[in-house]
Amino acid sequence: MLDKCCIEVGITTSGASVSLVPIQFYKKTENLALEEQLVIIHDPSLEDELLLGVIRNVTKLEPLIRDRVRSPFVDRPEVLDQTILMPFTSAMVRLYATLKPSTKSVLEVRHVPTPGSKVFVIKDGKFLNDYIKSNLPIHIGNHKYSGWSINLDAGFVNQHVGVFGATGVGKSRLVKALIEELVRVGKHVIVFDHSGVDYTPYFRDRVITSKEISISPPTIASVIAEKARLNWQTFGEYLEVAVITYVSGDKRMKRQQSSQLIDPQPSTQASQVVKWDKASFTKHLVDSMRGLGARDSTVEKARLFIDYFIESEFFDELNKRTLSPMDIVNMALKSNLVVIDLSLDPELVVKQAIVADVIDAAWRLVKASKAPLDLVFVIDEAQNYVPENEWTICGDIIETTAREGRKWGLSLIVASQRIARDVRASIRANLGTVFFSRLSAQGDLREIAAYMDLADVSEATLAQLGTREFFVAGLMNPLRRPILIRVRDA
Ligand SMILES: Nc1ncnc2c1ncn2[C@@H]1O[C@H](COP(=O)(O)OP(=O)(O)OP(=O)(O)O)[C@@H](O)[C@H]1O
Repeated sequence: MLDKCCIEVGITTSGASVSLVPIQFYKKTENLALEEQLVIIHDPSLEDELLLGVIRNVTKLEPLIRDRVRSPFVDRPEVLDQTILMPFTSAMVRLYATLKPSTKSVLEVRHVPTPGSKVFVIKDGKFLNDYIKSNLPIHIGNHKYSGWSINLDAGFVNQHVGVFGATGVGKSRLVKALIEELVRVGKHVIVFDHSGVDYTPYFRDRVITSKEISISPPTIASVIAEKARLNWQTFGEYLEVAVITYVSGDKRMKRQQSSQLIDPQPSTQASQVVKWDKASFTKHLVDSMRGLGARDSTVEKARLFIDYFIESEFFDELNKRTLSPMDIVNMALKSNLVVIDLSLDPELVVKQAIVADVIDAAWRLVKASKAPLDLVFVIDEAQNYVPENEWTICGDIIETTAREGRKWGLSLIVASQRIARDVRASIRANLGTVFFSRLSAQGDLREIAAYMDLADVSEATLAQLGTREFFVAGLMNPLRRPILIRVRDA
């Protein structure tokens, strides 16, 4: 097997442990000494065991002109005869697993390879899928060097997924590939497309524009507070009461009574949905606040700020929102995929409100049916929805999903450029799988390492990654430790 798929490149040297094995390369194969190559170590003393690992810390060494040892050649390089030098390449192999050829199975690493064992770089990783299997396999890319199409396990999406990388590295394309694969294996996916350019153009027949989706009264109250810059502590309760009574008919009843005075015809409109309108809502709010005993100055501030900060179109457009968040959830459950194009709602608070209400509808459904749903929410540009140290309308429901969604089959895929700051700590600590590439901030790698085994992947390695190159680490990766993949065409 090794002859067919691998190239012998060197031997192990002394000082190995079960996790790290120093190796040296043969002169003729030094060009294969590349970080993140997959290797097999064959120790003849280990029967029916091959060790699978990854090359890290490739180093060039030379015994005559050594680091930290003064040599006369440094001052007299002209006397240096290149033919007497013996440069060589060494590296560390981070061991990931033991392969058992007789049973085509994978075990943890138990034995330290004997110095002198042969090291093989895997040139064609197809055979690895005979050993490394997943319950619900999906493919979003191949290992950069061996071409191994790693079987990721979609079953672990319910422990949530994070995708992180600097701008332009290909996060959205990776997420797109992930969506396609999840749908292929029967998961139901709702994508919140923040800018309308990352997913909407690719799934045209599954797109709903957010302007069609209604917003629930408590969320409308939050949006009004945010837009009008009315602080929630003082105005939240008044706004909630006013919005709920406005939509639930208190206002409708008043209207009907007054219209009956002019037109005594019995109304057939009793069950009609209330019409939103800035002037009548503001009047209703003022009446309602007065009824609740608010101070004149508080009432006046609410009236003034709503008048100044919220344009009439906001209220007019509430009337056009006819699809309920529950409709969206049901559509996703029936057709497997719904992409919500949020770009026509330019205001962030409204986008957040839609996200909050759709996820909330899914929670209502699981609570009512007491059965898990198998529904995945994709939140790209996560810094707009769950930033650290900043309250957002949808932050709490997303956090609840990260913490408790697993039991109910409610999963998250969050993507953003940064990890810390862009994503609440409680959410990122609940990400079971992380894809990461070149990162835009120092320290972000440490952040991931705090809750995931990164097996010595360094910032220096990340800095060299090109577009579409991502490490996949965590539960969806059957090896659990980072493997460098090149995302497929997406
Ligand atoms: N898997 C892929 N297949 C084809 N092209 C890709 C792939 N990944 C990245 N690209 C190319 O790189 C560009 C940037 O990718 P993408 O928009 O996914 O980056 P991003 O990390 O989401 O960027 P941003 O953070 O700015 O949104 C794409 O427009 C495309 O040209």
